[in-house]
Amino acid sequence: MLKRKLILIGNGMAGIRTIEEILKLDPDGFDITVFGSEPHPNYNRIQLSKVLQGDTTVADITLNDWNWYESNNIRLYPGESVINIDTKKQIVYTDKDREEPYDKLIIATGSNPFMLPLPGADKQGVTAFRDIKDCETMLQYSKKYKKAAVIGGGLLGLEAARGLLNLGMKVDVIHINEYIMDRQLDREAGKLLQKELENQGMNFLLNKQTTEIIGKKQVTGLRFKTGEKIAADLVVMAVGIKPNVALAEESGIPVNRGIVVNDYMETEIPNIFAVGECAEHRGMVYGLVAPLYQQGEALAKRICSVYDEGYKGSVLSSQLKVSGVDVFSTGKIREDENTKAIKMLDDWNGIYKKIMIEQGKITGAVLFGNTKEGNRLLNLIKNGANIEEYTESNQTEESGASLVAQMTDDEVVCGCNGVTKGNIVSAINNDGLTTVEQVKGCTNASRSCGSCKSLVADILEFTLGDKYSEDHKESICACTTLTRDEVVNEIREKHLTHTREVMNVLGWKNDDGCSKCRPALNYYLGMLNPTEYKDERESRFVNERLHANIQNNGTFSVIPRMYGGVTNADDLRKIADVADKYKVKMIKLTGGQRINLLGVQKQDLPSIWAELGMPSGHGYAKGLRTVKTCVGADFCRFGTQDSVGMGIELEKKFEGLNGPHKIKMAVSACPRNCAESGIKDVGVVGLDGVWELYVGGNAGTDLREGDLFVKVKTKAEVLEWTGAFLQYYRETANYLERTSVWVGRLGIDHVKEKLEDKGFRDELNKRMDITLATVQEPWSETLKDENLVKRLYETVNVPVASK
Ligand SMILES: Cc1cc2nc3c(=O)[nH]c(=O)nc-3n(C[C@H](O)[C@H](O)[C@H](O)COP(=O)(O)OP(=O)(O)OC[C@H]3O[C@@H](n4cnc5c(N)ncnc54)[C@H](O)[C@@H]3O)c2cc1C
Ligand SMILES: NC(=O)c1ccc[n+]([C@@H]2O[C@H](COP(=O)([O-])OP(=O)(O)OC[C@H]3O[C@@H](n4cnc5c(N)ncnc54)[C@H](O)[C@@H]3O)[C@@H](O)[C@H]2O)c1
Ligand code: SF4
Ligand code: FES
Repeated sequence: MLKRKLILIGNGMAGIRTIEEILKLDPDGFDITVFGSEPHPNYNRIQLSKVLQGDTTVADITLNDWNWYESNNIRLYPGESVINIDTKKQIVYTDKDREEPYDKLIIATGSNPFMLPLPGADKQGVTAFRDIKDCETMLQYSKKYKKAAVIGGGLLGLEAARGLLNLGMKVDVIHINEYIMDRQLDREAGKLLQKELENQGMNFLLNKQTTEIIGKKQVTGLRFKTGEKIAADLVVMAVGIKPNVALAEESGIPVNRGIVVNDYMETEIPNIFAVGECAEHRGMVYGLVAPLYQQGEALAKRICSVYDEGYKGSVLSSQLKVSGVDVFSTGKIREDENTKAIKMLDDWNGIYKKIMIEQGKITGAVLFGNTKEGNRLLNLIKNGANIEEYTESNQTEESGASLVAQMTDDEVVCGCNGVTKGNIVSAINNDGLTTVEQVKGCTNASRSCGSCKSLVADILEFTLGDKYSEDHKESICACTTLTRDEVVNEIREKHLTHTREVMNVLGWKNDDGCSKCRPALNYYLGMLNPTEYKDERESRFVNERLHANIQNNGTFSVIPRMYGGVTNADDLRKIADVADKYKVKMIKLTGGQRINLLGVQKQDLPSIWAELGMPSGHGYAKGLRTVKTCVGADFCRFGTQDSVGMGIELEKKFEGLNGPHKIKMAVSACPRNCAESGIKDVGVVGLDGVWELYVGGNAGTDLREGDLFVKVKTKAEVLEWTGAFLQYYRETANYLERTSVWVGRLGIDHVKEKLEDKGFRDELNKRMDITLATVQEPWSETLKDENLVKRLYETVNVPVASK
C-alpha cells in the first residue's frame, strides 16, 4: 500500500511523542518527514534545568537519537524551519528553499519565551531559558562573570536561579508580585518556599517592576520603576511563554491564543493538526508535558483512524525541580466564595498543606515540605472524588514500600507520562523488569522530569521483594532483562547466529529490538564468530552503514587512511583533485593526523572513493581509527626509537578491526610524548631500548590518563601485547564502552594479571588473527556491488547525523 506523506513541523517533545504513538499504532502507514529549527535530535527540554544545575549534561538528555530517526525511516531536517504552508496545494516551504508535499500535517512549534520589551533588552548577556543554546550561553557567562539577575520568580526562573547558584554566581530573583510562584502557589506556600530558597543562597527582590536593562553593549545592571538599580552581568528572562503561532497565522490557519483545535487536535483546515504548547484546546493552552502527551496520544489515534472519545482537557500539576525543596501544586488553588479549604501548617517542620473543596469535591491542592500525597490528590481530583474519600482513607506519612502498599492500582505514579502503579506492576511482572531504566523503557515512567524515579524504585522493591536488590542488574536495553554477559553467554552456548534469532530465542519484548540493542548484538555476534557471521549492515549506526561521517547539515566527510600520519605527493594530488572536482567545502587536518574533506554530498561518496583509490581511514568506525606518531628518531634530536615505523606497523596490522567503541593509538619516541600517547586507548612511548605501553587513556569529555601496562624491548612484542590487550577488550567490554571506562571498571591490575599469562595472550592473539584475516577494505568492497551503491547512496538524502 502506498504510504501517506506525514509532515511534522517542530522536532520537540510533543511532536515527537505523537510520532512515537503513531509508530506504535501503524508502523508502516506513513512516509514521515520532520522539520526542526534546532540543530539537535529530539531532546528532553525539561532536563535543561538539571543540565544548568550540573546534575546531567546536554549529551545525556537526548530522547531520540539520530539512529532512532534512521531506523524508523524518518527523514529529519535539523536546523531547518518551515516558513510557509500552502494549505490548498498541501505543500510546506522551508528557509532552505525546500518544498515538501503532505497528506497530513502536524504543527508542533511549541512556544517562544516571552521577552519583556524593555529598553536595553537586546544587550549582550540578556537571555531566555528555553533551549540548549540558552543553556550554553548561561554556562559560558558563569565562567566569566559573577552576578546574575533572573527576572520572573516562576518555575522556570527559580530553576534557572538554582542552576546559576550551583555555577558559582550570585543570584537576584526579581519578581513582580508579592510572593514567588504566584501562578502555582498561595501566599503561605510562596513565603515558605522563599525562606527555603533564601537559605540556599538566593536573593529575592519582590514587588519589583523592571523598566530598563542598563549597560553599553554588554548588560551591567537593571533599573526598576522605583528608580532603584542593581548590578548584573547576566540577565535571564523567565516571565512566561507565548505559543509559537506565527507560521500558522500567516498560513491562514485559525489562531486565537494558540492554534485552535477540537478534541481530535484537528484545526479548521483539512488534514492539518496541531499539538503541544502551540495548540489551544477548549480555550486552554498548556505549558507542561503531561497534557501535551495526552494530546499526542489522541492525535496519533485520530491520524491512524483509531476512533475514541478524543482529548477532553487535563488537570494540571506541577513540581519545582530544585533539590532540597518539595513543593507541589495541582488544580484550582485560589479561594473564593464557592470554595472551602482544609489547611495545615507545621511551622516548626516547614510543612504546609492546603486542599481546596468545591461542592464537596476536591478541586485543588498545594503541598510544601512533604509532597508524598501529591499524586494521590491529583488522582482524586481527576476522579471527581468527594472530600470524604480523602479524609476517610487512612493515608499515613509512610514512605518507600509501605507507601506503595497503600496506593491503589489506578493511582498515577508518573504524572508527566500518565503511568499508574498498576501499569508499572504489571510491566514488572509480565516482562520480568528489575531496574528503573527497564521500567522507563517499557512504560515511559520517569522519562520526562524524572521526579517519579524514586517512587518507581519503591514499586520495584515492593513488587520484587528481596529479589529487587539481588536482581539489581543493568540489562543491555529495555527490550530484555538480560545483561551483556548473559546475552554473550547465551549466544555462545546456544550457537545463535543472527540478531533476529537472538531476539526470538532470548524472548526480546520488542520483536525488532531497538537502536540500542541492534548494533550491540551485531557486534557481539561478529566478535564471537568472526568467520561465519555476516555483518548486518542495517543494524549498524548510520555512519558505519554508509562508511562516512554524516555532518550536522546532512553532508558527509571523507577521510582516507594515512598510515602513521605519513602521506606523499601522489596522495595529496589525488585529494586535491577530488576536492576541486566535487567542490569540497572545507579541507581540514584531523587530530589523528589525516586529511578530512568536509561538506561532501552523499551521492558523490562512491565516485570520490573510486577516484581516490585510497583505503578508508575508518573515521566513523567503532573500531581502530588512527595511529598518531611523532617524528621519532629519524629526524628528531630527542628521538630514541622509530616511532613512525612502529606506528605504521601497528596501523597496518589492526586497520579495519572493529570493537565495542572507537580505538585510538599513538606512538612517541621519547617521554616528551609529542603524539600524546598518554591519552590514547593504546599509547606507546619509546625510551632507550624499551617501549612502554600505556592503556585506557582518553582525551574526550572524561579525560583519563592511560595506565602503564607493560615495558617491552622489541616491535614484535609491542604488536603482541597490543593484540592481546585489544582482543581482551573486544571480548569483555560492553558495546559502546571505551577502553578508559573498561580499564577503570575492571582495574588495571586485573587486566595486567590476566595478560601476564603468556598462554592466555597467545590464545587472545590467535583469535585476534582470525578476526583480522576477515577484514575487508569497505570502499573497494562496496564499489563492487552496484545495487548496494544505488540503495545506499542514490536514495533521497536523509539528513540525520549519528554518533
Ligand atoms: C528549562 C525548562 C524546564 C521545564 N521543566 C518542565 C517540567 O519540569 N515539567 C513539565 O511538564 N514541563 C517542563 N517544561 C516545559 C516543557 O519542556 C514544554 O512544555 C515542552 O517541551 C513543550 O513541548 P512542545 O513540543 O510543544 O514544544 P517544544 O519542545 O518547544 O518543541 C517545539 C519545537 O519546534 C521547533 N519549531 C518552531 N517553529 C518551527 C518551524 N517553523 N519549523 C521547524 N521547527 C520549528 C522549535 O525550535 C522547537 O524545537 C520546561 C521547559 C523548560 C524550558
Ligand atoms: N518544574 C516545572 O514544571 C517547570 C519548570 C520550568 C518551566 N516550566 C514551564 O515552562 C514555562 C515557562 O515558565 P515560567 O516560569 O517562565 O512561566 P510562568 O508563567 O509559570 O511564570 C512566570 C512568572 O514571572 C512573573 N512575572 C511576569 N512578569 C514579570 C515581570 N515583568 N517581572 C518579574 N516577574 C514577572 C509572573 O508573576 C510569574 O510568576 C511554563 O509553561 C512552565 O510551566 C515548568
Ligand atoms: S616525542 Fe620526543 S622524539 Fe618524538 S617528536 Fe617529540 S621530542 Fe621528538
Ligand atoms: S513525573 Fe515527570 S517523569 Fe514521571
